[in-house]
Amino acid sequence: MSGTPKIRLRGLTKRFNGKPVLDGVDLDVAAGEGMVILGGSGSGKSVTIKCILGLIRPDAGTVEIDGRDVLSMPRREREAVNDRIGMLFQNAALFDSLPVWENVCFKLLAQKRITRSRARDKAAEVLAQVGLAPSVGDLSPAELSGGMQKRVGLARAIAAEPDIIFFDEPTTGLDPIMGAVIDGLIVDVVQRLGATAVSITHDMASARRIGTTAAMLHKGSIIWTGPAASLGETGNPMVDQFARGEREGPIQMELRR
Ligand SMILES: Nc1ncnc2c1ncn2[C@@H]1O[C@H](COP(=O)(O)OP(=O)(O)OP(=O)(O)O)[C@@H](O)[C@H]1O
Repeated sequence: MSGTPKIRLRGLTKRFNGKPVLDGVDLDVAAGEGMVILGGSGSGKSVTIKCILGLIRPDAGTVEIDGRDVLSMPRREREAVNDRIGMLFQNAALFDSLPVWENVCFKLLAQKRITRSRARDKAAEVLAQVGLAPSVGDLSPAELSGGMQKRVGLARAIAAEPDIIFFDEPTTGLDPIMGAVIDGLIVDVVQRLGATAVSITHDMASARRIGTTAAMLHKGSIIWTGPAASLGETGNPMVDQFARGEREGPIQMELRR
């Protein structure tokens, strides 16, 4: 990797109740890369992302964003870093009490970076980027289908034009066609912003579509990184078993022990 990575994790360690979840995670994400983190349920994918976002403090290790150690930063500086980060949550996590347009511009409004009337226009602009009509802005999230909620969640993730975006299982709960549509939108918006994307997914078709690079988390560390397009044919028996969803293989054998 040439130049400073956008995100650099070194020796990230986290235990919960004495049980190691992260046990020395090393990972570099280059600027503009689409990194997909794979791993079994409970392998620590969300904990890794939460450590990067500052929602969980690791027991040891470093998190650098643009070459700066974000764990030792004063709170204000850390908040400024987080202002450059967008997040699409698994269940879209929209506020039902607010119309769609306020959801989309929630962060900009909360930080008083935009007036309410400008926010309505901004929301319409961003909704258009995810294929939604301006009239959707006046609906309540409860009135939307799952696919539309994901689009609104995506619009909210990009409204502040972040340079890093996290996607937590973006296609979970969607039919395969809608999943492909959301993936296509993700690729479009990430490219338009020139952003760095980090995604968690169990959906291998989605991983190949939205990822340029994939990393597999297993037993607390990254055991493989490589091109997302090679998933299933990486030559690493654990990664290939996982990507192909095969019952038999080295991972199953470890679980039986
Ligand atoms: N705040 C917490 N307190 C205690 N244990 C936690 C906490 N957060 C996560 N864990 C534990 O850490 C482990 C990893 O959780 P994590 O949510 O990162 O898994 P994951 O890889 O994202 O799984 P999934 O694919 O099922 O979402 C789990 O055993 C979980 O119970």
